Amino acid sequence: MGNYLQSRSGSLENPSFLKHLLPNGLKKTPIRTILLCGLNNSGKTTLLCNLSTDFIEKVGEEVEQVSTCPTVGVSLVEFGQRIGSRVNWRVWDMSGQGRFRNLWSYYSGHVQGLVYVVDITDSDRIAVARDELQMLLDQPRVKESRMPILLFANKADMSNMDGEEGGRDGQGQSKNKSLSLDNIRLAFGVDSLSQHHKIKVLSSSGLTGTGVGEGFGWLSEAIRTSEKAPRRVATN
Ligand SMILES: Nc1nc2c(ncn2[C@@H]2O[C@H](COP(=O)(O)OP(=O)(O)OP(=O)(O)O)[C@@H](O)[C@H]2O)c(=O)[nH]1
Ligand SMILES: [Mg+2]
Repeated sequence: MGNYLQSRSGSLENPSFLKHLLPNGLKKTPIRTILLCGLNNSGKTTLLCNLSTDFIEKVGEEVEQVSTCPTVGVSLVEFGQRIGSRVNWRVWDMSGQGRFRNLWSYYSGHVQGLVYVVDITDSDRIAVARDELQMLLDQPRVKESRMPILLFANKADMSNMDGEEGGRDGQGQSKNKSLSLDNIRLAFGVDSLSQHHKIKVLSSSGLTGTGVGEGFGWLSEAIRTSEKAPRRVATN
């Protein structure tokens, strides 16, 4: 019997195979608490509304369009999602309006990861978007924990990469001003940020679902691995 167990598990002291025998209900589902930030109208709430397993499996297909209102202050959204392994998400969906942005820093002290949404058609405000992110990254807790960052280059469905002209989003912005992924990487200094944070830049669309599942899958794993890594001791 011992030999049988050892050959299956490698070691009786570490019977890792047992977890496969436990009913699902006995496994603890990890909770990921994250902050969802970005300028107003970047598409944060739309991304969140569409973030369900069903939706993600339908990437690329025609999906029902959600309509959102500008977020006032902050809204907490919780949902369970299956991305490889089951994860429960607890998301602070922040308002991107100027008068509420000071809330971002406060909430950043209570989360494990950051999703920052940038509207690729909003090139006029790209410097503002970068400065606001930088302010967040200067927060002690964000710095000390080297918080993982998922940066969505959002509204990819409006990209002019395919050379199409025209097309307007809910706010009437035209397609032909959209920024490429390389533009976004440069504007945010992603190479430099990656020295301190795990950071991923992904094209996304809250309307078609592009990139959303992949992004949250990456973030879940990045949080898991950064929590396993040895912590820096705060020195204040
Ligand atoms: N084309 C296109 N439009 C989008 C996309 N995501 C959001 N929108 C539109 O952009 C507008 C703003 O979307 P919201 O999700 O409310 O933006 P938000 O970032 O939550 O805004 P605040 O709550 O004010 O910070 C709406 O008209 C959406 O329909 C997208 O991926 N593609
Ligand atoms: Mg919103």
